[in-house]
Amino acid sequence: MSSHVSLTRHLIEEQRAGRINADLRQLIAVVARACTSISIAVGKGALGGVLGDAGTGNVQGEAQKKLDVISNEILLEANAWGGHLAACASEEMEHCHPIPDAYPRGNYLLLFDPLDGSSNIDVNVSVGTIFSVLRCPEGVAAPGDEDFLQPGTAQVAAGYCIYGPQTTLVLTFGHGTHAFTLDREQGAFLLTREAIRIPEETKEFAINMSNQRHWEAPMQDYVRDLLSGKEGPRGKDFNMRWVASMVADVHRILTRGGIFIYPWDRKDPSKAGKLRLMYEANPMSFLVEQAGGAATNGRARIMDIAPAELHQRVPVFLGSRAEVEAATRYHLDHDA
Ligand SMILES: O=P(O)(O)OC[C@H]1O[C@](O)(COP(=O)(O)O)[C@@H](O)[C@@H]1O
Ligand SMILES: [Mg+2]
Ligand SMILES: [Mg+2]
Repeated sequence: MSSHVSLTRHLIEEQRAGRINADLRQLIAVVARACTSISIAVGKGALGGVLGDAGTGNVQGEAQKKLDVISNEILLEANAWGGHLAACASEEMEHCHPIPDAYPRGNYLLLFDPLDGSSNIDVNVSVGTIFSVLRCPEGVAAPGDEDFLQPGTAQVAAGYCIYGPQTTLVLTFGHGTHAFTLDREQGAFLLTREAIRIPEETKEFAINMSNQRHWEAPMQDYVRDLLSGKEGPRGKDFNMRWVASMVADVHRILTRGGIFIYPWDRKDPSKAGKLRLMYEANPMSFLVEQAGGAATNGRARIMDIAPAELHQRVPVFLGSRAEVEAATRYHLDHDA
């Protein structure tokens, strides 16, 4: 018998403490079950015939992997019957998907990136599911995309599930960030890290350096100063990591600190950034802030951004508080 508290028990305790209601508890339990199914599908790899391209594209013009499509279907199917949702929205669907009239409908909106880090699927490197929960605005019977356009501060829950050497679900309801590891024999998520704290300072940064020539001036200055190490203005040597799965990079930061950056760049100036605000940046920002870290778009807090579109993109700077503040300062000083 494990001494770890199960996710089920943790959710019941959160409800008893008045921090969540029964609907939100059951919604998260459904999402966790869907993540367990996705973890099984990911784990089958070549044996399950799930690797490779689906041969289709999503609304962002990105080629979909088979597992992007499978994960999206698992999440949709699991949540259709839950009775706690009014609608879902996903990276893989152009518009939101209201719960059909024939099914029980609830008061929450769920957004997800069903499989983050798709480029890593076929090479057996960690990928994950990212999700965000909002309230459906009052009086809305059939939600549309516009009902999802709420700032990150309106999130009632956020989390991700990373499918790596371990499958780990990381969750917040706005009262700290907690991690639950999947016990594969029991099929249950067990609490393995409570009230995670990200170290305030760091010597590790995560960025795709191949884009350097496309960055704006303050980004160039900031990274140049990191790379100049002990002899430079920052006075310390920095190490670098880049998994190219946001879930894996953020998981490392929640484990030992660091800064993750996906800045705006000139490759496609019409795009505000690469990462999506509603189902990547906002949920990760909520988790990171709840662990004592910070998240900005280089200039302002991500969770304060008023979204204009479901698939809106945003530059992302998140992680150890002092380092995110330093990177943000380079941009603000440059603007001034
Ligand atoms: O290949 P790049 O440009 O370094 O991008 C890596 C980034 O793209 C993403 O894979 C985007 O996520 P998707 O796989 O969900 O499209 C992030 O996880 C990651 O941080
Ligand atoms: Mg993603
Ligand atoms: Mg994805």
